[in-house]
Amino acid sequence: MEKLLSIQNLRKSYGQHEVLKGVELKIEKGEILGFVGGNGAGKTTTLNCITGLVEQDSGKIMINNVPKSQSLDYKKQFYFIPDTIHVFPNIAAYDWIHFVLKLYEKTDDEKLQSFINIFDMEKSIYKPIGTYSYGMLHKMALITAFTISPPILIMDEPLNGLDPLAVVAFKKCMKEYVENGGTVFFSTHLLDVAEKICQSISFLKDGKIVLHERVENLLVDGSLETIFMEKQANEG
Ligand SMILES: Nc1ncnc2c1ncn2[C@@H]1O[C@H](COP(=O)(O)OP(=O)(O)OP(=O)(O)O)[C@@H](O)[C@H]1O
Repeated sequence: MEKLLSIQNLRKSYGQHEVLKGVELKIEKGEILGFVGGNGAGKTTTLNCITGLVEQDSGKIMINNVPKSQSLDYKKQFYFIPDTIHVFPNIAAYDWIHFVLKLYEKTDDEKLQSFINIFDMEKSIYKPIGTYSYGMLHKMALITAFTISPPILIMDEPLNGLDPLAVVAFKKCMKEYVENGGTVFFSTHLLDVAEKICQSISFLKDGKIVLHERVENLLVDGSLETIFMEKQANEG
């Protein structure tokens, strides 16, 4: 299988606190990979290193054969939805989305409108972002992401704050995106959801990946919840 994202020996410390101690990860093209681990394990730090919000101390990261050092080209390979979305509050969501689409050279109004409809945002898309709830901000980011349809979509706990209708829309859009050649990497604590929508799971503990396996192989030994509990308790 073709590797879409690869991470070699990723290390990151905050002061004396060594958070990432040599993370190794490969994501195949067309895969939905769930990133799990306890609170403070370093999932967000890993995603921030991949997406350039944080500079790693060492390690090599490539997306679609483009190294992170090739900044502009590299940034066009992914779209990142962080857990906390910071955008200028006075801009209308529609204008902000257009601005981002231009950066990615992906201005397709028809496609954009279809995702606005799918996420039920027709009435609020022209309102200032500062008036948005947490869930609405995430819907705006998902509309942007699926309209851009980059080689890989990276998300930090994307299901947080979504109402049940938005969760259904999210799953539908993600399925279509992957069927059309997209790849997804997202962190989550919702193991029952991960079990249903991910092809593979990576488990981060003590600064390293302690498990990377296809979901169908993991489920032979029980639910993801059981496996999570065992890994959290046993592995060093
Ligand atoms: N900017 C920072 N400065 C200092 N320490 C930080 C910083 N960001 C994160 N950390 C620490 O790094 C560790 C990993 O944090 P991170 O947010 O990456 O974990 P996580 O796996 O995403 O956690 P959660 O599941 O709770 O969201 C934690 O101990 C956290 O306190």
